[in-house]
Amino acid sequence: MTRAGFIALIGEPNAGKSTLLNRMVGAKVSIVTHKVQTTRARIRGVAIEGEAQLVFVDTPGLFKPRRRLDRAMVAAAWGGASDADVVVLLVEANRGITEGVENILEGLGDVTRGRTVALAINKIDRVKSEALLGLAKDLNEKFEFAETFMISAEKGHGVDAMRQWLAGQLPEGPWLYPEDQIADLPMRMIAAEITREKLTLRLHQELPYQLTVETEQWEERKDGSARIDQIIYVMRDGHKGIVLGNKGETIKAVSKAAREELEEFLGRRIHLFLQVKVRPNWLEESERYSEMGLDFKDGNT
Ligand SMILES: Nc1nc2c(ncn2[C@@H]2O[C@H](COP(=O)(O)OP(=O)(O)OP(=O)(O)O)[C@@H](O)[C@H]2O)c(=O)[nH]1
Repeated sequence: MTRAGFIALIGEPNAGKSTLLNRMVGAKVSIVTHKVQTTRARIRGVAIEGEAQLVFVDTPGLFKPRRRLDRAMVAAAWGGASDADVVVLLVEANRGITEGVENILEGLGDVTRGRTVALAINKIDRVKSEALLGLAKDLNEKFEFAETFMISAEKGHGVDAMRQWLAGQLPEGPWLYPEDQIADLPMRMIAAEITREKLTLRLHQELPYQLTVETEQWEERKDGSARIDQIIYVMRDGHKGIVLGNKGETIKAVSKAAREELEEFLGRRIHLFLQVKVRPNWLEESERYSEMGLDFKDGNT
């Protein structure tokens, strides 16, 4: 029986989320650059464990928001946590229960209601084992974690056991990604995210709520350039007009801006082709996946 689901890694900045993710996922899908990982892509990687597919979603660092942008980032982080099937809170062994950790623990129950939440005490290579037990006890008194792991993401201690446990927590069901798509997933996803970002910048409030961008095709060309075909899916005919703009000027501007950024990011020439399509009959599931930046292809388009 296959299993698949989303796992959110949360924790204070510097807790070791990226390091753990790279350990969990391995080399196969960790080609996404750090910049993009932390600012854009919400899906950080896909790991396979036995018959389970683990999709890791990213959340920006959780901290006390001061500026408006910070608040938006924190809201996004909590959004990711509440969408996930399993949430893993990373706490630094050497720092213990900081004010930031307290803040996270306070909000944790509200956003993860009904979801499995595990605790991972990271950087255990930096402290003595006696201290660890005390910390684990204190944290478990503050929140009811389904499981507690003591790990060193950097050295790899405890990571395999944690991945196995996570796999067992995911719902039974088909994999979210076909195996052959996993390898180039990050690039396709980043490309889609870039276009989506340009649409957001251009349309502001006009941006249709339900809008997804999917990279349909990625063709490497002999001259070193690449052709990328993307489809912008909207829910209604009216939305299509908004995205196209008067005489197609919106889509043209978006396409130009996205292409330029892609060229800069990939360091080569890109031919970007955008198409707008109406896809009214989404399954509820597909909405969930597309919110998380996942392509959803099941023939229901
Ligand atoms: N000693 C030790 N250092 C670790 C361990 N895991 C991560 N680190 C270090 O901690 C620092 C932060 O790790 P990251 O993985 O970048 O942390 P992050 O949570 O992704 O940070 P943000 O992107 O700021 O949210 C890096 O210098 C890592 O090398 C560990 O198990 N032991």
